Amino acid sequence: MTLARAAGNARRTIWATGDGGVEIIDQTLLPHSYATRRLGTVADVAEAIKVMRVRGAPLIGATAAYGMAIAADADPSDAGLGTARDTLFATRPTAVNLGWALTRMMARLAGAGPADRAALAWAEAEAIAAEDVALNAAIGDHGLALVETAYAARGGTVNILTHCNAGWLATVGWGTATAPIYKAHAAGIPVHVFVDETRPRNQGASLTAWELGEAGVPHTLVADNAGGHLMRRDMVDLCIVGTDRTAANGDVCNKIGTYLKALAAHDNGVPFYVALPSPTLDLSLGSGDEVPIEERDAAEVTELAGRTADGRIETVRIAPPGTPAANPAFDVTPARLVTALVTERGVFRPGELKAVFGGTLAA
Ligand SMILES: CSC[C@@H](O)[C@@H](O)C(=O)COP(=O)(O)O
Repeated sequence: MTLARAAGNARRTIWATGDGGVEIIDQTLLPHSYATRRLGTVADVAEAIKVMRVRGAPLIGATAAYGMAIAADADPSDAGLGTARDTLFATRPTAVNLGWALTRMMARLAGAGPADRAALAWAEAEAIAAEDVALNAAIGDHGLALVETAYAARGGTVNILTHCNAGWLATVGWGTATAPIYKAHAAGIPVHVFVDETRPRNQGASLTAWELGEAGVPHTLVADNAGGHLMRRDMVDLCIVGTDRTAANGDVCNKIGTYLKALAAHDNGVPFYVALPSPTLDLSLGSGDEVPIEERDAAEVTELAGRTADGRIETVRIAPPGTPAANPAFDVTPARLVTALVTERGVFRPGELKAVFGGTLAA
């Protein structure tokens, strides 16, 4: 099935099936095949987040919310919900949307009796998913103005560099970093995207390249190390990335390698934008140094998976047997390297975050 078929689900990456489960796009199979997968138990949901069948901060949050609805169907007691919450919270540590969604679900269900909880939980999960689509659409509208400014300055195709996948696959719909790109493309502004491959899991090569291709947005896949060279050659008008957790001082935690792109952008006077919906803000953290960084399996670094010429999916080793490898999955870009944050409420400097969002978000 292609994106055109997925668009039949209003371009959503997760949807309730109406029979006590949800359907997701299994992102571990992309770009080689598009398949959906049913999640019908809390264990299914936890596994899907952990092995990254669903990934990207907003989608992790929405999936966990549906996981709580599945839990409320099975055992709506306080103990049952508490166990489900703990199981889901333990899946991945860095994206704050996970804890945010679980806290919101628990708060919604706390005041209700067990008999009412399942219906409330499905409605709340649905609200979280629908809100995500709306927040990202608003990010797209605000970010579009930045692309328009770059277009006016360049007088031709706007070249945008992005890292990892902060696209519609990383959210319920639109994407964060890609929302302005999709809106610009739809508005007839010529855009071209440099897609970082994003080792070690290659979310750029396998997911961003796939979804931009499906949407007809011109793009070029580049090795992670190419960004600095492209920026020095004036081949990048702006960078835009997503984030898994942004601290109160505007430090941005995102996929490993983001920091190096921000350094290169700073050195070359290229604007470095970070797109985020407010559930990705963690105003309880004074700085990015406090963000828990996920350490993943070293095999993701020492091995590569791909499709052979005859269509088989194979994993091959690229390092000598027994090579020690480290795999920090995220890094922190200091606020001083971030030109602006593109949010659903507008475009702000990192230092403005607390004033804009502090009154309305739990700190
Ligand atoms: C809108 S998604 C923002 C981030 O979650 C994204 O940039 C990212 O780093 C995803 O990491 P992943 O490890 O694939 O879940």
